[in-house]
Parts: sequence; structure tokens; C-alpha cells
Amino acid sequence: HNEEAAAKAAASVADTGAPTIFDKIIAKEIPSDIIYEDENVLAFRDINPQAPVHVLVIPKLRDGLTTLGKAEPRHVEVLGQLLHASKIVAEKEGIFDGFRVVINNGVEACQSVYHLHLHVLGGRQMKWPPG
Ligand SMILES: CCNC(=O)OC[C@H]1O[C@@H](n2cnc3c(=O)[nH]c(N)nc32)[C@H](O)[C@@H]1O
Repeated sequence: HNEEAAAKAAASVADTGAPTIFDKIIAKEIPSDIIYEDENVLAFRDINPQAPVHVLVIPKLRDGLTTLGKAEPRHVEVLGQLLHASKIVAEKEGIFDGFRVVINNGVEACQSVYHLHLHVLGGRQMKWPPG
């Protein structure tokens, strides 16, 4: 029970709505290996890949979307755009026949950057259940 309380406390501290490193990537203030970009979405390689292909797909305008848990009806369009962009990334990366899309929500899910992002993973045999 203590673990749960600690995780909840950590999540509340982590999810402050403060700017994140992803703002600098969106603004092209720091470099990233961009795989796909349109008006609303940016997809770039993860700096610490957990598979041969590991790409992050994020909304360019955060609009309160620090985590999936903060999604509101006004976010439905961009949530769909993120999923569609994930499919485009899988096609571009040649992993269409085997890819995983992961959203980590909160500290217990190991979310570390509080700007909603989808992980597109592939290029190796995945396991189930995930850890
Ligand atoms: C651990 C999963 N939970 C999570 O929250 O994922 C956040 C993801 O963002 C990645 N990342 C962090 N900083 C940077 C950065 O400056 N550049 C890039 N290209 N990726 C970054 C990190 O490796 C992690 O997989």
C-alpha cells in the first residue's frame, strides 16, 4: 500500500504541466532524428532505443495532454492523429508486419516525460506480457 501511495505522490509531482525536453525538440532547439512530421504531430527516434526501431510520436501542441489520463473530448482528433501517425511510422520503418504501440501513463507505468507520447517499437520479436 505504501508503494502505491509513493507512486501516486511521485506522479502528482511529475505531472506539473511544466515544459519538457520535447518542447525543445518540437521547436528544433535540440536535434532529433525525425521520422514523420505534419502540422499536428512529430515523430522522432527515441534517444534510448529499447528495440531496433523505437520511435516516439507526440502532439506538437500539448494543450494539457501531459498524460493520456488528462485526455478530454477536445483531444479526440489529435489522439486519432497520433495513432494514424504511428501506423505511418511503422510503414516507413519497415515494421508494418510486427510493431507495438505503447503509451505509459504515470509513474507506475514508468512515464518519465510528461508530454503525451506513443512509443512505436519493432524490429525484433516482442514478448507478452510486457514487463
Ligand atoms: C521510459 C518510458 N517512459 C517515458 O516517459 O518515455 C520517455 C521516452 O523519451 C525518451 N527521451 C527522453 N529524453 C529524450 C530526448 O532528449 N530525445 C529523445 N529522442 N528521446 C528522449 C526516453 O528515452 C524515453 O524512452
